[in-house]
Amino acid sequence: MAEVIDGKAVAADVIAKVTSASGVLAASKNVTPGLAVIIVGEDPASQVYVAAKSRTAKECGFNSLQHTLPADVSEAYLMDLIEVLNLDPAIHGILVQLPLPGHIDAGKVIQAIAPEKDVDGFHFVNVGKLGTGEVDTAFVPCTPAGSMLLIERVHGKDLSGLNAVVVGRSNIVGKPMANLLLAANATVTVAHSRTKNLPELCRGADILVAAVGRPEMIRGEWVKRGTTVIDVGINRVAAPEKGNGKNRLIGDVAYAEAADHAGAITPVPGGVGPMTIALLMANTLTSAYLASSLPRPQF
Ligand SMILES: Nc1nc2c(c(=O)[nH]1)N[C@@H](CN(C=O)c1ccc(C(=O)N[C@@H](CCC(=O)O)C(=O)O)cc1)CN2
Repeated sequence: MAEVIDGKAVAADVIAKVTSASGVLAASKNVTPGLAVIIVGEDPASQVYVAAKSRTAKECGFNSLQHTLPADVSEAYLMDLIEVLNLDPAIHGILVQLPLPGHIDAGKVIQAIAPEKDVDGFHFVNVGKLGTGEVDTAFVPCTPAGSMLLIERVHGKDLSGLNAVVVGRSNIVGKPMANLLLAANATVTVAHSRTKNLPELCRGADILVAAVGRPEMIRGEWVKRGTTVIDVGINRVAAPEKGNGKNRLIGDVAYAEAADHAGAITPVPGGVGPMTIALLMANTLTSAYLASSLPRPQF
């Protein structure tokens, strides 16, 4: 049976380090990290995530400002707000919760954020740094950065000689994840919906990252004995056993089957999800350190 990788515990560890480093910044430079979170509309899952971000930011000793905008807000209004936040020296991190309503061009909005405040790591400057191996000077997207810390707990920092398969090629997870694994010397394959012989490909993985957004798509027999399985999927499905209208979260991996084969596996919930929030705090703190001419803290 696989070791269960406790994302909640590792996230708590990161948050404790961020809180302590935030105290050092306040004492030495009289600076409080400022995080601005923008949410557009009333998507229930986004509301849960944004509330968790604001709550955790406060726990870390940050100033947390939430901008809640109506679903029909204009793109121009959002762009103006980002410009104001870009110019505000008390704000070190700006985050626009995704997804955005269809009438807003998310790409354009993300590129309007100043790269040095882009704590989501989605701006072309940060994407380019990561893609060219400049990991130490980039803001790295929070979910893949958190997943790497979980992988590090199992394999250490150097993944030389290990085959990693990333299933999914999104800009938020799949592509940055592949770049991080490459930067750690893994041999990386990125698979997606058009990939042939996916089960066979997955069976070659020492590290298997599932980020497809399809509930339980990765089956137990796709997992080689001893593989480390990182499940990034968060899928809400009906749970009639819990009562009428209730639901539950499941990953992109069929957990019980995969746990029989894997060496280590992340659960859903309680695996990668909490790491996303923790790494957002780490990125915001890093931004505040850099703005105060201090070296990047390490996590
Ligand atoms: N601007 C961004 N938008 C979105 C991102 C992102 O990184 N930046 N990622 C996702 C959602 N997300 C953060 O925003 C996120 C998802 C899940 C969790 C989490 O802690 N999940 C828990 C379960 C929580 C629940 O009950 O729903 C877990 O897996 O244990 C945190 C953040 C899309 N948008």
